[in-house]
Amino acid sequence: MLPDGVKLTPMLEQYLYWKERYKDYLLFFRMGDFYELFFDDAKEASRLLDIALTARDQDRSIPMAGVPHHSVEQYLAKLVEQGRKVAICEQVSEPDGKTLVKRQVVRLVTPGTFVPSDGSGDAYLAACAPVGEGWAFAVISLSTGQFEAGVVSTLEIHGVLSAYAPTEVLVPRGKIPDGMPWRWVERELDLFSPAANEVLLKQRLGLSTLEGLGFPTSDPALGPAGAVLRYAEETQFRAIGHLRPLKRISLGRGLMLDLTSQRNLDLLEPKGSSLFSVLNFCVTPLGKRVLKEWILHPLNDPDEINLRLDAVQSLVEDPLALNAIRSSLGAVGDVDRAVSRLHLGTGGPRDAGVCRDFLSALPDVAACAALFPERWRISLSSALEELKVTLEAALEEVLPRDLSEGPVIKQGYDGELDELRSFVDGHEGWLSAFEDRERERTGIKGLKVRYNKVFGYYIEVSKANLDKVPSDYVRRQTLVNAERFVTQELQEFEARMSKASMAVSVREAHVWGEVLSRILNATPEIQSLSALVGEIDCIQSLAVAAVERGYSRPHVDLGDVFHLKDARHPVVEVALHPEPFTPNDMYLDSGERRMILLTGPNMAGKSTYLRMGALVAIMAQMGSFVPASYARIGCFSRIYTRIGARDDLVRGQSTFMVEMVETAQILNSLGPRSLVILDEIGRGTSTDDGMSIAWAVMEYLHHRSDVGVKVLFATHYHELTVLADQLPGVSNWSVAVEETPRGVVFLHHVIPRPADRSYGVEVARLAGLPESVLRRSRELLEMFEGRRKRDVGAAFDVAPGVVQLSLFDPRVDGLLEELAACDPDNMTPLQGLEMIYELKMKALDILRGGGHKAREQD
Ligand SMILES: Nc1ncnc2c1ncn2[C@@H]1O[C@H](COP(=O)(O)OP(=O)(O)OP(=O)(O)O)[C@@H](O)[C@H]1O
Repeated sequence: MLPDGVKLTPMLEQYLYWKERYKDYLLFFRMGDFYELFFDDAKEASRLLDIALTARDQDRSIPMAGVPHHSVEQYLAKLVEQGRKVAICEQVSEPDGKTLVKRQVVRLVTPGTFVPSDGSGDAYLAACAPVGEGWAFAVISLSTGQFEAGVVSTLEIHGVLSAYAPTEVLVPRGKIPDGMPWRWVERELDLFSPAANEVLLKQRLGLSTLEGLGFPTSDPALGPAGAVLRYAEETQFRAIGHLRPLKRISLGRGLMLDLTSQRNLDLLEPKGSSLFSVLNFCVTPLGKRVLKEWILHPLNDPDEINLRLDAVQSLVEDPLALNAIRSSLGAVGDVDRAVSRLHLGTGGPRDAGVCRDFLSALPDVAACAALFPERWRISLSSALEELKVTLEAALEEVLPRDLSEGPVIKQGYDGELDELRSFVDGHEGWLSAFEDRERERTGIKGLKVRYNKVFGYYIEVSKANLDKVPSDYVRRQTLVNAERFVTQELQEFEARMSKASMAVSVREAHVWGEVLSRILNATPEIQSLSALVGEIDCIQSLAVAAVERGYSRPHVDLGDVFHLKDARHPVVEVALHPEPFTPNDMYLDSGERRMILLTGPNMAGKSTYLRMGALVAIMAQMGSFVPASYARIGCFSRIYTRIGARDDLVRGQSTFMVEMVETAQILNSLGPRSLVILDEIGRGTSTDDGMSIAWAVMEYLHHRSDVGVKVLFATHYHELTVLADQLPGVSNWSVAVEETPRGVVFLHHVIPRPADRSYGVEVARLAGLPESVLRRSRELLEMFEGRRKRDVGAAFDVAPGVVQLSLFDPRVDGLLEELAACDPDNMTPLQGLEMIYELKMKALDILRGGGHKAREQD
């Protein structure tokens, strides 16, 4: 609705026409050199972008805000970062000063499809749809053309999507799953049809069948794959020419890390103190992208991992080769993004230059990579070789972003263009001869012939010389100190010039178009080489990290053992430098030592130790050397983490709720070969509740030996150390402290025995709490500890030495006995059914914990 009093001009009508069609979008309406926004869009953009809010009319009834077209990309980036979508409405006819310029929406910018021009972050667009018991999903990155799809169980879909952290997720209308934090876009169900999308995908990928890619006919994954592709095409208003072949993602391949773990372990963030920052010695943006990918998606196949380790090792052992490879990569820019931008129509000559520099650098990179295993050998096909020669011959050394800011095509590449250019250049000579001639004819020494955009060519004469101006001079403009004139000869020259310059532009655009289409045609080949170069860069980065930081090669296998000697936390070690990091050992297997219960005072280094375990495993499985003197790693398939206490205020969840939701997710989705890291479970509630939950979680995990879970469990409830006596797979470890007359000293050294007490009050002393408060705390602590010891002892007195399940509830045994005693042969079907109902009710009762108290009181 328009605000009252707004007069509808044709331009506003045109604006409203497009706004009506793109209601959910901020409409960027091109007006000359600006994109303007009106009404509520203007108010919102002014707030989100911190730009001035003005008005289109004198009554100020039409709010307006605008951004210059040449810097629009940076404003778009800000808006998508804040979750907004933008429709770009361009002028599609030349302004003639008489009729209204035609305008049309030509591009939609959304969080999942935006490709920033500055090389920052790659966005993923995802789609998922329920199929049977599970979910089909797909992801696409418009920055790189990466395109993947698969089918997973309901429990796994969150984890799978987390690994990509998509900025937008498409889902059939009404099917948004509970508890997932993505930015959802609901779409009609038929857009997710595998059969219809299979046809689309075959057509776009240029294949007659998708089976070769691992997708049989009507594979459910094709539903979301088609949905993301369609959405990408709709937003770009064109086919996605740089799409890579669809890749099947199946779980079990690789080490899965969900979003919580990515964050808890500081894998990519915060900048400057993450695993990425510690390992990043990449020279190219391609390498950085691969490094991020390897960190987030480590492998779990020892052969694959060892192949990467072999490559890293070859460089660690050969510093000269390492240097050579780094300098050969120096000229490589972000060719993936350049190719994407050229395909999406947002690129220009500078992007073509990035492709040229990439191809030119390849022979050197290839020579350096010759010492790597076969997989990373580079060879240029003759077609690419030709393209390289063409680009080197055709493109200027330094290239503008836009063709109109030329020159783009080098002298000597195209005969016709050279001829037209020499004509223009020759005329410039004509201009200075004309100036000399006119000076002589008029006797005005200071006469100048100049050009500006508004008046074209003119002759400028100062006021003092006006009496010498000949009669054939026609006055065009009067300035304070001078006047400007034209002559017929000059006007004729101008007409010739503009024709010739136009001819140069047309020819240059034509030649550029040819060069561009050759790059576009070579896209698949460029992309597969860029993937290789990215990996080579990532490998050299891992080699530099290994050398600089003193890492060693891990032994990676499919065994049961996770054994580290003298291990360090890779990030804390760097942060502490030059202070030393105290190395520690760690040992886990899937038998008697499958759970480490780590106790110790606050600040002792428990969290650091736990995270260190996970990080070393991730590093090893991504193919990196590790910060330890020895590491044997039986590959993990999943790492789960529940670390630290934080509120999720946005979703209205308390610290404790977040903690329990994360714990529930872990317990409900445990898979084989898992490493579970639990730091301070139950911290966010009362001590009794917290300890009971922590206890029960430990027991539960202990019983899941079926899936080979290894657990690192840190707690400051040192009372839990008695669990090691009850559960054979649990071993007690603690972080040593030294008590000195002046208080505790943290040794950061992990030792294989339990902590004797929690030292919380001593830590409070270090923090500077007043002595009187500390004294009183000690008194109270003694009282509480005495009580708790009695209570915990009593908990075990209930059922000493009983089978493990009865630790949960002795009624389970009763249920089993009842079941064993029944005699189905002598029951009627109705009796049998009744009995099943009865057993079911009892089982439900036990699982829900109901009636427990009543029975105990009996
Ligand atoms: N092995 C180590 N060598 C040197 N310094 C360490 C080591 N481990 C931890 N630290 C230092 O001790 C600090 C506290 O460690 P951490 O947070 O792991 O303790 P915590 O026992 O988990 O504490 P809390 O129970 O309060 O969470 C770290 O920030 C780090 O600076």
